[in-house]
Amino acid sequence: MARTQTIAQVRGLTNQFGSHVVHDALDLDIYQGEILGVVGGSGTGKSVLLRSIVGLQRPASGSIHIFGEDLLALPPERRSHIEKRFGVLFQRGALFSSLTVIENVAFPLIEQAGLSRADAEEIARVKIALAGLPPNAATQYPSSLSGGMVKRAALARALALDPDLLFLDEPTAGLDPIGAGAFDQLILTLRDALGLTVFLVTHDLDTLYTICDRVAVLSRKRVMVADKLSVVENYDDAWVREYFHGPRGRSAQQASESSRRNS
Ligand SMILES: Nc1ncnc2c1ncn2[C@@H]1O[C@H](COP(=O)(O)OP(=O)(O)OP(=O)(O)O)[C@@H](O)[C@H]1O
Repeated sequence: MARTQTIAQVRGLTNQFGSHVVHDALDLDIYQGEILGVVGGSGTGKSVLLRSIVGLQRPASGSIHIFGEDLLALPPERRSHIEKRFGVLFQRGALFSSLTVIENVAFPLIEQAGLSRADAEEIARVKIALAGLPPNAATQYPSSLSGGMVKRAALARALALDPDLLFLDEPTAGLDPIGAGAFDQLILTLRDALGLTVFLVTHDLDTLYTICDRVAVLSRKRVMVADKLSVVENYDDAWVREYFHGPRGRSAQQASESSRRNS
């Protein structure tokens, strides 16, 4: 995979809530076509970073360039034009509970793209299939779906507007290992088929080992290292050692090596 083209460039990003500084002059690049895993201890600001990039959290300072545009300097209508190229899957799915799956997926197509309900629902059916849901899931409400199906429905909605850049906040959290593995494979397949770039916040070591091209570690209010997993797992830092070389890290690594051998 060519890694040279940078699709997003975050520079000097500072986020704070009152006196609590979450990010202090953080830098990060996202490369075209990659799956970038973002990890770090709890509270290191992974979700806040995602929210800043997608425009839900206004940083105190810094710049965010995406597709060559300086997002924080753009007038709102230009910015929302760029944001239409983002798909976002939030941590808990964030579907509207009073709408069926197809209504949820059609929602951005009607509200943001201005499509008629009939056209929006036709496209929504394609996205529902892309996300690996059976057609009969379309008319169900989120409350009647399993955790894995809710994630897939939320993914279908994130794909509604044909995004170039997909943001996923802990997509496999709460899924059993088989469901999580299947979801990881779905992300990989979609990235390859649709040419997406993926920014993925996760705690899931299996996800890092099976689908991420690079891993960024947040620590001490910055991106401490962002590189291939083989480089990051050997980075000299106490959290990195504990995370990657503790029992869970070792078993994820072994599982990934054995699946590579068997494939
Ligand atoms: N809207 C907010 N108001 C005040 N503080 C906030 C807000 N959003 C996040 N924070 C704080 O910012 C810090 C970073 O939060 P964030 O959710 O980004 O962490 P995280 O790395 O994603 O954590 P986790 O892995 O536990 O999900 C936390 O201390 C959190 O309490």
